[in-house]
Amino acid sequence: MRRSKLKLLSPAKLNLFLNINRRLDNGYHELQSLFHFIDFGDDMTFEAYSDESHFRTSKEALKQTKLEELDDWELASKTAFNCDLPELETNSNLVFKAMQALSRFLKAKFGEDNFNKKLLSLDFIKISLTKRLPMGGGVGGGSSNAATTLLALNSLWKLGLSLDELREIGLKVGADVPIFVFGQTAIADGVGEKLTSYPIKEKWYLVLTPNQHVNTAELFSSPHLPRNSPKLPLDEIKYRGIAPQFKNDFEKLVYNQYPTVAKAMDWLLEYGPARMTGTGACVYAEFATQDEAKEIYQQLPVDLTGFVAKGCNISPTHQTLFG
Ligand SMILES: C[C@](O)(CO)[C@H](O)COP(=O)(O)OP(=O)(O)OC[C@H]1O[C@@H](n2ccc(N)nc2=O)[C@H](O)[C@@H]1O
Ligand SMILES: Nc1ncnc2c1ncn2[C@@H]1O[C@H](COP(=O)(O)OP(=O)(O)OP(=O)(O)O)[C@@H](O)[C@H]1O
Repeated sequence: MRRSKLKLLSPAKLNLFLNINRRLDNGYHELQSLFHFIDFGDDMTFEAYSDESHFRTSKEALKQTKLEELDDWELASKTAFNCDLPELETNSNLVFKAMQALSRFLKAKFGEDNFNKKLLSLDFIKISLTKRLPMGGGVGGGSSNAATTLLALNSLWKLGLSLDELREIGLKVGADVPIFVFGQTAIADGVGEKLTSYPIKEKWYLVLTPNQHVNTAELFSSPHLPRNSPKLPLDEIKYRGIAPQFKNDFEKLVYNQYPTVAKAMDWLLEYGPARMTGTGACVYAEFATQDEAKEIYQQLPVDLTGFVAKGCNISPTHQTLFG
C-alpha cells in the first residue's frame, strides 16, 4: 500500500564567483565561492510503501551488478532506484553514496542494534530520477541528487536528523553536497562546507550547456590552475552581478582547454558579461527579466544548447519541503 509521495526538483547551482585560496595537505583545495540556485533541475520522486511486494530492492539490484563490496548499504535494502539513464543505475550513483553515508551516520549515532531495529520499521521507498542537468557541467547535478535524497529520506522515514547533521553526512559524499542540503544562497569557505547565508537580488539566467564533460578532479590537479587568490572579507563582498572582481579561477584554464566551452562563452560575451560555473562546462549570463533572457536564448545558433531559469535564494527542494 502506498503511504505517501514526494515530488522534488533537484536543482542546479551556479557559482557566481569562485576563488581558489590554497591547496590543502589532503589534496583538496580551500575555496571561496558564492553559490546560487536556479529553478531548473532533475526530477526526483520518492514513493513510500508499507510493503515491498511491488519491487526488487536496490540492494538486490546492486548485488547483481557485482560492482563493489556492499558494506554499509543497509538502507538500499529499503529502496528501489530507477533512472531514465540506465548508465546511472549503479552503486557509484551519488544517490546510493548518500544512502551509504546515511547508514554509516545512523549506525554511529544510534548504535548497530538500534539501527537494525529501526531498519525493520522503515517504509519501502521507490526513488525515481529523471536527469535534465548536464553531467560534468559544473551545475552540481549529482551533488544535488545526493542532497535531495538525504532531505527526502529524512522526511519520509522521520529520522529526525537536523540540517547540520545532514550537511555533515553530505560532505562525506562530495564537497558540493552540503550547499544543496543548506538550501540557501550562500558564500562557501573551506572545501565548500562552511556556509554563510548571502541572499542576493534574484535574477534570470541564460545557461549554455556545451556538450562537454569536464572532469573536476583532473582540473583541480592541473599545474596551470591559479591557487592563491586572496580570501575576500565577508563584509566586503557586495555582489551586484557579473563583474571582473567576481571571477572564477577555473575559467581561463577551461576556456583554453575546451574549444566547445570557449565557443559558448564567446557567443554569450557578444551580448554582455558572462561567467563559467564551477569547473565548467556550463557558462551563463544574467538578466533582470525573463523576457530579456528569452530574447537572447531565441537567437542561439543550432549548434549551441541552453536554457533560461530563474535564480532562487531558497532552493526549490527546500521550497517544497519547508514551504
Ligand atoms: C568546483 C566545485 O564544483 C565548486 O562548486 C566543487 O568544489 C567541486 O565539488 P564536487 O564535484 O562535489 O567535488 P568532490 O566530488 O568532492 O571532489 C572531486 C575532486 O575535486 C577535487 N576537489 C574538490 C573540492 C575541493 N574543494 N577541492 C578539491 O581539490 C578533489 O580532487 C576531489 O577528488
Ligand atoms: N546522480 C547523479 N547524477 C549525475 N551524475 C552522477 C550521479 N551520480 C554520479 N554521477 C557521476 O558524477 C559525474 C559528474 O556529474 P555531476 O552532474 O555531478 O557534475 P558537475 O555538475 O560537474 O558537478 P560539480 O559541479 O559538483 O563538479 C557524472 O559523470 C557521473 O559519472
